[in-house]
Parts: sequence; structure tokens; C-alpha cells
Amino acid sequence: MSIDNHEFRTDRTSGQRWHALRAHHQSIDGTHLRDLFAADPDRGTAMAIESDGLYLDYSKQRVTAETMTLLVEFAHESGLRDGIEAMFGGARINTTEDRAVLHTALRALDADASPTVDGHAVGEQVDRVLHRMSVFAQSVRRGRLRGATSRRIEAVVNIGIGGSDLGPAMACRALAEASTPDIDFRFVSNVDGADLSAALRGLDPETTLFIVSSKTFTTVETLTNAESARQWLIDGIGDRGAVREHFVAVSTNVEAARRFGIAEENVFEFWDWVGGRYSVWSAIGLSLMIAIGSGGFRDFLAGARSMDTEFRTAPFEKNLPVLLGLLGIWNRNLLGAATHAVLPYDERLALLPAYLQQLEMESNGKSVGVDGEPVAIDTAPIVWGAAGTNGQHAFFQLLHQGTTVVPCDFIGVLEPGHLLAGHHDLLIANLIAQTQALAFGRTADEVRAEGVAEHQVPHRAFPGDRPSTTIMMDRLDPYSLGRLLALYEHKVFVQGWLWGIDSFDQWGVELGKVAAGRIVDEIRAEDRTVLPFDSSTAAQIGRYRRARAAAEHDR
Ligand SMILES: O=P(O)(O)OC[C@H]1O[C@](O)(CO)[C@@H](O)[C@@H]1O
Repeated sequence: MSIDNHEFRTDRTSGQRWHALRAHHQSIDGTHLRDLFAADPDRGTAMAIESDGLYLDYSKQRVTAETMTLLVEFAHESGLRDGIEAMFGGARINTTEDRAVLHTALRALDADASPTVDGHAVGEQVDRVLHRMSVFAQSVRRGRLRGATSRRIEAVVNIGIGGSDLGPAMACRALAEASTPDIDFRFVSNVDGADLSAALRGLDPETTLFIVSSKTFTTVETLTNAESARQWLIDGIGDRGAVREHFVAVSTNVEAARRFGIAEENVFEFWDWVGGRYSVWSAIGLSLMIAIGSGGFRDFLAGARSMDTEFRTAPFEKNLPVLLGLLGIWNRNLLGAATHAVLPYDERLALLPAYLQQLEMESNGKSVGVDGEPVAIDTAPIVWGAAGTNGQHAFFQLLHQGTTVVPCDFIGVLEPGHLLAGHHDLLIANLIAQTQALAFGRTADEVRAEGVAEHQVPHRAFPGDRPSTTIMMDRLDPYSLGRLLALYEHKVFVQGWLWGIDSFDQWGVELGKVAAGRIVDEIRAEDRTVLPFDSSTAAQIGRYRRARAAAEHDR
């Protein structure tokens, strides 16, 4: 599918709608959320949308009905509808890598209707791998897959980093209740040996299965951890057959996995039209499938698929991902918010902020548009966050009274994931209370009326007018998690499209990788004395080398 080049132009801010939005912003600037709620008693329900188990309340954003109309018109003017169709249709919208972007095909149902890439029907490839994954996951769950000493698998260790770790790690934690209790799931990502050591602690090599997950199979952290895991296995049960029986790989680079020693029939494939941070739906989700079963995994895909359909078909004013994306644009580009907090009020979603950090910042942390020109307006904010209520006792002080306004997404789940009485009422009450306190604050007069000493009044007043969106899920199960993640994926798409950037490359990670390769060579080249680096880098390398030599000498 080809797409009109003008859709790819960087600067979407030269159009009429952008000018209208700016003028509108000036006209409502200074209108406090208190005033907006006072002006419309129904605002709390009028600016909320419910769809298939997800409730999105954006009434505590600093927007009016007119703001939303203008934002939607801006999206139309910018060709967002065509952009969405281009992605689903398999156009090579990842222009800097000349790739299609088809993570949505990983969860599509009708293989016959799926796009083709380079002459291959995407749906057929997806179905084939899904089937292989299901058979494998089943054999691990049922105890049919045996290790080299014929014992059943009791622990699965996923070795991967970035998108090859964050998705399955986050989802396995979120869905732990629905997971098989017979298998211990662990995730290793950091090249710091402490990570692998901790993950292996207490495990028995005879009953451990490693999944080496790497799209490229060249990522140094993953390969280093995989080599050390292999050594641990061989030290534990000897060489014969160990790697073959205890290692599988997930990769687009089958040949490299084979060179590592993983049998070709133990390599689960995916494709370069799946971005790393969009890959949890692919074989990268193998650990998740083993945890929740192939039925659970298919529910997870079905949840994402339902969000895909909504994204593609719902009018923009009622379209959850479009609304979330547009609110982000409003906060970032009109209100000037440089950061965005994600605050899941559910321990099961504790890893969601880290997952979304990669999704949003690696996708949209760009300053050059698809046309190669510098972008005209700011792109992705810094995304950060932590599970509530812990954050309330750490960084919420700044959210309420700091000089920086931080728009927040509060995410809650109506149904608790445990049976302990009383906790959930408190948790949800805290979530709602925080959104209320951020929006409305407390005026100096209100503080005074409570008899607070005058010198404390300015310290105990809260400005309010701090925007937040609340996303309330009916429950947290594979289907609803799929919906939630796809919601954020498409939000990122909306924003990337409107900013005119390529959301699907990540060139910004390359320079540091190359530099690390040179520095590690230098650190290990003991005989070389002239370091070809700047004085700071050279001094640090020298210092580390001396410490390393001293430690070796002491041993
Ligand atoms: O799956 P791979 O190829 O090992 O890459 C891991 C991660 O590294 C990156 O390429 C860059 O950090 C991510 O986009 C990716 O998810």
C-alpha cells in the first residue's frame, strides 16, 4: 500500500486547526479546573467514556468541549485516519528502516484478510508460529517437556532486554493469578551479573528452561547473559544435550540463534515488521503463554484486537486511543508539560510504568521528523511513574505543590486481585482522592477556615488545577490487559503521527552501544597506555582498570 507523501510531512502545525487550537488555548488559559466543574455540573460524566470494560474519565484534564472538538479536527486535518489505515494495511510507515509496522496482525483473526509483506502472507506466518508456541507451552505446562535428565521443567527464565523483556515480565506479573502455580517464572535483562545471579538463585539446572528472547540476536546484554546461563547449566548437568534440551530462542535471526547452539526446531520466529517494544503479542510472549496457557494468551490477543477494531472504526471523539493521544498533545504542546506520570493503583500493574516508558519514549523521543527536518514542536514527554499508594509517600509532594505541572494517568481495577478484606476500598479511595486533590487543591481561605496558623497557610494550601485522566478497568485478566496495552500502543501512534515522526525506529540507542563496545575493548586491552578518548572518558577507564588490576592482584 502506498501513502501520499504529504501525510508524512513533519510540520502539522502550519494548518488552520493548529492555529485555532493555540488561539483557543490562550482564551481559556487561567481557567481553573474548579471553574470548569462549576460551569458544568455534568462534566464528570460528560467527559467520560466507557467501552468494553474500560472507563476513561478525562474530566479532570484542563480542557473544554471546544478543546476536544478542535483537537479532533486537528487530527482529521493531519490525516490521522489515513495514517491508521496505512499502518493496518501494511504500508512501510517505518520509513527510516523501510519496514511495515504490523504488530496488529499478530492479533488479527482473519489470516486471509491480512496484508502481505515481501510476498509473504503475514497472517499465515503468524498462525504457524502461534500454533508452534501453543504446542510447546502446553508440553511445558503439562510436564511433558523433560530436561536432559528427564525431569520436568519447574522454572522458566526469560533472558532478554527492552521489548524482549519488559512486555512478558510486566504481563506475567499482572496475570500471576491466572498463571500455572507449577512453574517459577523469572526474567533477566541487565548485563550486571547480579541480575542473572539473583534469577538463578535456588534454581535447579535439571528443571530449568531458558528462553533467549532477542529480535536481533545480537544484543550484547542478552548474549552475555545467555552465555553465562549456558555455562551455569553445563556446570550443573554437564555438556551432553544440555543446551538442546534446556534452551529455546525467540528471534527474527534464526541463523544467529542456531550458531548459539539452539536447535532450529527450538527457535520461535518473528519478523522485522514487529517492533521490539510492540512484540509482546509475538513469540516474545512465549513465557507469558506458558504462564497463562494458550487459551489465556489468545484472550490477551483478543483484548488487543478489540482495541484495534475500536481504534480503526470509532469516531475520533469517542475513540479511546485517539482521545488519550490528543490529551497528551494538549498537555505537551499547549500546556507545555515536559513529563507525564503513569500511576497504576494496582500492585499487579507495578511494571506498567517501565513498560510504557519504553513504549512511549523509545517510540516518540525524537527531534527529527520523517522528512529529515527538525520537528517544529516538542515530542514525547518524559514518562515515569510507580504503583500507588507507594508514590504518595515519595513523589506526590511535587505533584501537588511543586513548580512543575505533571499530567497523570491514574489506572485502577474495580475487582481486586486478592481476598484480603478492606484493602481494596482503601486503595481505590486513595486513587480517587488523589485525582480530586490534584484537580481542586485547597485555597488559602479554606486552609485558614480550618484554624491553621497564618504562617503555615501558604505551605498548606494546594494550587490544584493539576490535570489527570483516570482509567478504570472492570477487572484485570488477559483480555482486559490486552485492551489496555493496545490502548497505549495506539495512543503512541496517534501522537507520533501528529508530531510527524517515525515512531518505529530507535536510532538514538545506537551511539551508546557502539561507544560501550569501544570502551570495553579498551578496558580489556591491558597493554595499551594511550587511550584514544576525551580526558574524562580516559580518566574513568584508567581508574576502572587500576581498580580491576588491584582486585585481581589481591585474589
Ligand atoms: O530484542 P533485541 O534485538 O535483543 O533488542 C532489545 C531491545 O533493544 C533495542 O533495540 C534498543 O534498546 C529495543 O528497541 C529492543 O527492544
